[in-house]
Amino acid sequence: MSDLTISGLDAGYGGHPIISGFNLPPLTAGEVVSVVGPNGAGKSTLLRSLAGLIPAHGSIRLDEAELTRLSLADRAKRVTYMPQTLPQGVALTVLETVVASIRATPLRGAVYTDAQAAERAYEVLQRINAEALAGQRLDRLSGGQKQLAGLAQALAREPRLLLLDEPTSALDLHYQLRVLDLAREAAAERGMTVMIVLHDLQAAARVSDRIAVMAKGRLVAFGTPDEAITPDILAEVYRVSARVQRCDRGALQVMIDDVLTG
Ligand SMILES: Nc1ncnc2c1ncn2[C@@H]1O[C@H](COP(=O)(O)OP(=O)(O)OP(=O)(O)O)[C@@H](O)[C@H]1O
Repeated sequence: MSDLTISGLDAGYGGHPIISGFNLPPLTAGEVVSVVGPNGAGKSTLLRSLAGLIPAHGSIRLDEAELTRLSLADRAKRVTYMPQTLPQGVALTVLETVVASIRATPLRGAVYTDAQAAERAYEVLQRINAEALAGQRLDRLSGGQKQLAGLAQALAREPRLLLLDEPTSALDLHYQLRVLDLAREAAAERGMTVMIVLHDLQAAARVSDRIAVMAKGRLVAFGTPDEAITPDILAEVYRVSARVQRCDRGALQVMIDDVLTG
């Protein structure tokens, strides 16, 4: 059974197309897919269009539902988008924002007492080693701490499709790896499909079952990390001369030799 299928997707801003006729082979529940590509390739636009945050035409099928035909409220029950930057000026504690996320999750949120929702929110924070942030105000956190809080809010909703837009850009090395490992765990244990925009190709290879490489609003390559991250594709998309190899522990490594000019 195919769980997420995107076909003929057009999306853009103010009538100006950024993505057009975009197709992605079917993704299955439990799968982690990274979306990589140069600045301005349309990665965030793709995620925003899947989340219903910008107008889009075409087909986005998630399980049996055609997302483009659902109301935003029904779509939000299935899809959660974590943006690159969280809203400013939220004077709530991190725990309160995670509780609000749980409350906004139908089925589960509605049946919890206040104490149960707070307990569940604390568990989610513990899961990402961020329980120390529980009592801190969101608007007083560092950039990386805000990202962790945003991730906790997103995980707490337990969506079918979780869209993470550069979720590790402000995180230190430990939390980058931790957050990506958590995304994998969440996908496997809860049967979510997770799409993550990343710039770090080695991190993308580590976390992903498959990688989508985008450039200029198009899908340039899609496949396992070994299929999608090749010297030819890196030269075409990023204009760099690179070597790609597996280290003796199996991790994919990308070595950049030169920037291609001309
Ligand atoms: N709100 C907006 N209004 C108008 N154009 C936009 C808007 N957001 C993005 N764009 C344009 O859409 C194109 C794709 O942007 P997008 O943010 O999707 O790229 P990206 O691949 O996520 O880039 P980056 O890696 O730099 O975050 C760019 O040309 C950008 O200028």
